[in-house]
Amino acid sequence: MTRSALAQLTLTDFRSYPAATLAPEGQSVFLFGPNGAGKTNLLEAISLFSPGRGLRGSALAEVGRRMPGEAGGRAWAVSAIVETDEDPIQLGTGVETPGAARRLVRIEGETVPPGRLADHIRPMWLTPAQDRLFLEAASERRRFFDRLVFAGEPAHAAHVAAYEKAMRERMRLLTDEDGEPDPVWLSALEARLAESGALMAEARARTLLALQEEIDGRGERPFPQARLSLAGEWEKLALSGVDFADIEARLATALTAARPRDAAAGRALTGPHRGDLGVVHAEKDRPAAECSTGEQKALILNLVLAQGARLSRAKTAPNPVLLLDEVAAHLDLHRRAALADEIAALGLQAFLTGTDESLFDHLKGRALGVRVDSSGLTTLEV
Ligand SMILES: Nc1ncnc2c1ncn2[C@@H]1O[C@H](COP(=O)(O)OP(=O)(O)OP(=O)(O)O)[C@@H](O)[C@H]1O
Repeated sequence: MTRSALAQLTLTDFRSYPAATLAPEGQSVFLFGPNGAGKTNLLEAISLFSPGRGLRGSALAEVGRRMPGEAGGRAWAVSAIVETDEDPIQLGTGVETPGAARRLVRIEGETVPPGRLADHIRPMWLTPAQDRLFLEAASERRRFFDRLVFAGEPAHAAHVAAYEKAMRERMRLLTDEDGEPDPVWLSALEARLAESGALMAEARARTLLALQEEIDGRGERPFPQARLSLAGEWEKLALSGVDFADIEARLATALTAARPRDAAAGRALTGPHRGDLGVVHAEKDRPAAECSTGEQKALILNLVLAQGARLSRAKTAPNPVLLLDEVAAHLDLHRRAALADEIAALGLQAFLTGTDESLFDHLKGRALGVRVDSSGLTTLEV
């Protein structure tokens, strides 16, 4: 494993913080304090050290600090020092002008593509927004699962982005009212879709098999065991061992055949953007959607922990950083203790939030406690 952990986090004009510094020095951290104090804002800041919109999925303009009555957010910055086996690395992200369309990412002061962050830090998160994951549309589960895939295989993010871009362009052509679309252009887009789509399906299938193996291999734990499946046609091909070139060719053929149907529907009806993640509570033999709220949360947590465990053993990847927003409150005492033990046993760096300090009793002595309230961040004496 490549050792990496967050040593320091600094926020400037980010959400509710004019300026704040948190210094975990590589340890796990539990953040507690009243509603609205700014605990999730800190987790969100860390989540922005991955490509995309972070754990709230917010637009850039929303995260810059805004006083009541101010229309737009200010320019903002988040910086971090990551400890590694060698020298510490300085990461930064933010916007230099209010209303900027893109956030800049810097590593050691040099502007780089956001994908490069995965060389140094891999945030994974679980938030209250995922409480309804099994009751919502497939797109939410796909997004959640894709983030687990990214954490292990950062190239997956680029494949998903390339796929979505080509899919939008193809639909624009197919629904263009000014005459017949150019078939050469359509074929070129479909070739791009087939390539990135087959790569996506394969990465999802690889991750699913690895997660299932991890979950099965760690049997006796107080988190409900899960049986995982992928419902999409293309992922199923990948799971059944069909090779990449074959999936790519079949997807290209299916897309070409689907042109009239897709044009009439106004959306693409086949492809890995239609896939879904299935989760069954193994002991109860019940789909997750039929489980209790606490059981559903524990099932999702088990998936995130399984991916965290895999990545913490990976030889070439940086360690994952787990962001667990209001997770402890959903767990009974037994599972809270187990979560604390698991984080410690896996050597994972986790950031947890909750309103009450007592939710984190099991982490005391093993993680840094930080009170978040109107006077700012106060680190508990050990
Ligand atoms: N752009 C912004 N500028 C200034 N303040 C903001 C901005 N965005 C959010 N806030 C403020 O941040 C606070 C929310 O912080 P956060 O969600 O981190 O709270 P929390 O401690 O996690 O609370 P809870 O326990 O309720 O989940 C709110 O008071 C909100 O008004």
